[in-house]
Amino acid sequence: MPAASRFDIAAVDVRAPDAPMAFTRSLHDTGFAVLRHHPIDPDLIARLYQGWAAVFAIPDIDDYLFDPVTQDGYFPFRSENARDSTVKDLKAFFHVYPGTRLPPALAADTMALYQDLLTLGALLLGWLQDHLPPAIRDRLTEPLPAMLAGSMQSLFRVLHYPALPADIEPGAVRAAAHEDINLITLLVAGTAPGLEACDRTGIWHAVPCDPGMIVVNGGDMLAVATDGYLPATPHRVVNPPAGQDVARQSMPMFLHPRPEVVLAPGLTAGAFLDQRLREIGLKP
Ligand SMILES: O=C(O)CCC(=O)C(=O)O
Ligand SMILES: [Fe+2]
Repeated sequence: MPAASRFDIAAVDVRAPDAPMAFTRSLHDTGFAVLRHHPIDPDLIARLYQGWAAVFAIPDIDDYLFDPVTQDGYFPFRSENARDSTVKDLKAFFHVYPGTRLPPALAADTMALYQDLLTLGALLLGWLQDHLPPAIRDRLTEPLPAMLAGSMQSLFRVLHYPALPADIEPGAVRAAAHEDINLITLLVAGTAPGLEACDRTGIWHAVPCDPGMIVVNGGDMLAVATDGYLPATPHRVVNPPAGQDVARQSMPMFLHPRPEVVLAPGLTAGAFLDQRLREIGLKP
């Protein structure tokens, strides 16, 4: 098969000796990898999915309406569009940063998962750092894990895709095709299928979504910093097929550098982020 049409998202056993190499190769080849045997407590994930489903179902969630300056809190259904889309996505979400006001019953577990994903993410950035070709590594203004150290910008997003409403606009989907903005994203596997990634020839592939797994993908900041060696692959969440229309939950953690980190000559992470937030309709 020609190399251009191969798209094998590796399932990486985090405990295997070759995990760092296999992870880096998969991120280079596809922009994605899927982690098995990761260290995050499955009971913590199950409790959070259950607890957040209940929160999204009550009108009181409006008390947590997002703050346009700090960008944290609850973003109601149809708040965000993909960069090239005028139609809003069919999703609601809650943005969590350190210090975000949270529903009290969920605060401790949510921040525990935030921290666990941050720790795992720093390990994964270290794997990438160690396995980059030297010419790419030499371009970095600081090592990838150091870009994250002390950053308060990493964003934990609790996503809730309700069962589809009857009145959806033509072309509206759960999440339109987009690339993530950040370094890497750790996505706690969704509660239902739907996530797809696009290969370099434009063909979409379902991303394996076993409930025990964590999906990792590279974002635009990583692509810029590595001159495209670690690409930001477009992905989307498609609507459920007729007859299987259930709500879907997922929990991505977007790992962001400190704002002053220089991604490429003349381009800081802070300036890059501001520009992208305007494009997706989250910042005026
Ligand atoms: O819900 C998912 O599985 C993916 C969500 C996503 O790509 C995002 O929020 O950036
Ligand atoms: Fe995404």
